[in-house]
Amino acid sequence: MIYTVTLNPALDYFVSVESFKTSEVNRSKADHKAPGGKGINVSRVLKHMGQPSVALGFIGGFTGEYIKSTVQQEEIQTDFIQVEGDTRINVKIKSDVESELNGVSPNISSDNVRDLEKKFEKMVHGDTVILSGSVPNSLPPTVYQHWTSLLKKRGVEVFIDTSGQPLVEAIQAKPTFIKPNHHELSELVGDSIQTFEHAVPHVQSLIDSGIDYVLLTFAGDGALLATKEQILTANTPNGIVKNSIGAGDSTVAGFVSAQKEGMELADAFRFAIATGSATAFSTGLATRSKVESLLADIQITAYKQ
Ligand SMILES: Nc1ncnc2c1ncn2[C@@H]1O[C@H](COP(=O)(O)OP(=O)(O)OP(=O)(O)O)[C@@H](O)[C@H]1O
Ligand SMILES: O=P(O)(O)OC[C@@]1(O)O[C@H](CO)[C@@H](O)[C@@H]1O
Repeated sequence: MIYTVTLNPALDYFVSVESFKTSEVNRSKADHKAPGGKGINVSRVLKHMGQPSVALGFIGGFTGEYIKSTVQQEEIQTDFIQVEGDTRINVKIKSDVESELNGVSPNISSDNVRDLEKKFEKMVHGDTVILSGSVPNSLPPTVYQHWTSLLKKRGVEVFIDTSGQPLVEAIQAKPTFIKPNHHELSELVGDSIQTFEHAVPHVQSLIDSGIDYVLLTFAGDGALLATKEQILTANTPNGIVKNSIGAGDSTVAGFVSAQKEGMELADAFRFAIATGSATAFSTGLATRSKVESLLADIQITAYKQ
């Protein structure tokens, strides 16, 4: 089974504003809500790709209820832990540029953590766990590292999509897969990564440390996938970007989905990039037909040192 873990879900509130101005009353011309948080997005895109998953994580209050009921209506299995306090609301403003205001997590107690860890104890070889998004302030930044070690000992594949200190800590436990964007890699290695050439030595040392897959994305400027055996690069297809929120989560879902379908590495990489771009080119999250329409526009090439 595939499990997604969202420690810090969110009700995403999207507003479109003609020309957003600070220090003024701005009125939106359109808005909509969606259940969010990185792992939840991964579960939703997996569902669109035809892959079942179980969404785990912490939810609370009316916002938590909204997330749970919406995700369940989409026929995604959930096994959330109920916490005190309300799940945050993240505001996504689309104007001349995209701006985001992400809220803080409600408090997560040690009992809440124990309840989640009990669920990990039932996971077995062949399962995949995707640990995605920010870590609430009430938890240590080492949680992903701790759970990666614990899950790997159980034979579970661990995919991590996070940033900052939780990513620094998590890579010590050698997860199966990480998906930094070039800004996150730059922060991780203390260097400003702008090109594939510049990224390769850093990506190579992550692979040498024992991570199986590093998928590095550069938004609309391509991506690079490294394993112990090979380094591949991809272009991103051209299109009109309608919403880049959740594009990275879609890339992760695309890769996992392709692997579960048994695709070869290059095809799985192409599928992952198509899924990320399908979300970027849509108002909601990627659909399977949109992904398939983009596959032919993505060329995968072996990287030459
Ligand atoms: N301008 C774009 N054109 C085409 N595809 C895009 C564009 N921006 C993002 N994507 C798609 O989304 C994927 C992830 O983008 P990005 O590198 O911005 O990751 P991210 O920062 O994790 O994403 P997110 O915006 O969800 O946080 C890219 O690999 C690509 O497939
Ligand atoms: O604050 P975090 O956990 O880093 O990111 C949360 C978030 O911005 O990520 C998703 C898009 O990737 C959104 O659904 C959600 O609001």
